[in-house]
Amino acid sequence: MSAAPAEPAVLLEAIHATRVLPGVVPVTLVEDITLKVHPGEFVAITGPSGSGKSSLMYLLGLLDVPTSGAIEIGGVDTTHIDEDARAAIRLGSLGFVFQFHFLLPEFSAVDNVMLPMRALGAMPIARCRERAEMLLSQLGLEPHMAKRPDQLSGGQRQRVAIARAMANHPPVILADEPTGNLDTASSQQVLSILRGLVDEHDHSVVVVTHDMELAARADRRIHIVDGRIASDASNRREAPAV
Ligand SMILES: Nc1ncnc2c1ncn2[C@@H]1O[C@H](COP(=O)(O)OP(=O)(O)OP(=O)(O)O)[C@@H](O)[C@H]1O
Repeated sequence: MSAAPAEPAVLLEAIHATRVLPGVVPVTLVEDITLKVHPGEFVAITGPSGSGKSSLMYLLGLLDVPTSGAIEIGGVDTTHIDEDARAAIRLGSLGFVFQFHFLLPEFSAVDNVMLPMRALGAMPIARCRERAEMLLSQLGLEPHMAKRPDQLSGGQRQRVAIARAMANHPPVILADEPTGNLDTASSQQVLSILRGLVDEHDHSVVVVTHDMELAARADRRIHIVDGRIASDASNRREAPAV
């Protein structure tokens, strides 16, 4: 007798997650969000402005905590743990790319990419530097490693931010409008790199975007309306049965 196929592993999961900002008039940012991100998935989160996409990203990235429901990373509930424990999970399991790169202005590209590795403290500094240089080279930034962010173009800065997100080889990389601030050519390049993170580098990627081309290149698209999931559908065409 053959066993039932195993459920694919889940890297990141929101379970009925709701976030309400308290106040005289409470504001519901997202409501009853349930989703799973599996290994090797590229998920796009789309929706109108103000629908709650960034709020959801903050919850998935453990930068905010749901008022009810839970966020699990690798099967571990992150909702009822202290901030230090959440920060440790963030550092080891998640990488972040934002619309505005948030690189440290006084640090070179290579020093910026080394930061998460040095914070994790798992490797000697020389190995951190070696890995940072390797990641920057892979992203076509070999000639720019010693430059500070203000000496780089927008697209180059975003590639440094992607290298930094990859630094600790987190299973999941979260990107919030990563092409929002870029010209078409740089957007295309960042889009291809994000796709490559999934296809060639073994990361799962969740990206908030208004960019329909980016959303179309994802494996799956989750559409948010008024803080709730309106649809969650695969972009992949199933192979026809033979
Ligand atoms: N600190 C806050 N106080 C009050 N309302 C807030 C706060 N933060 C977010 N909101 C509201 O919550 C809703 C969701 O915001 P969010 O930034 O998550 O939307 P979004 O889909 O990412 O928008 P955009 O595409 O414009 O970036 C919006 O209506 C926003 O005005």
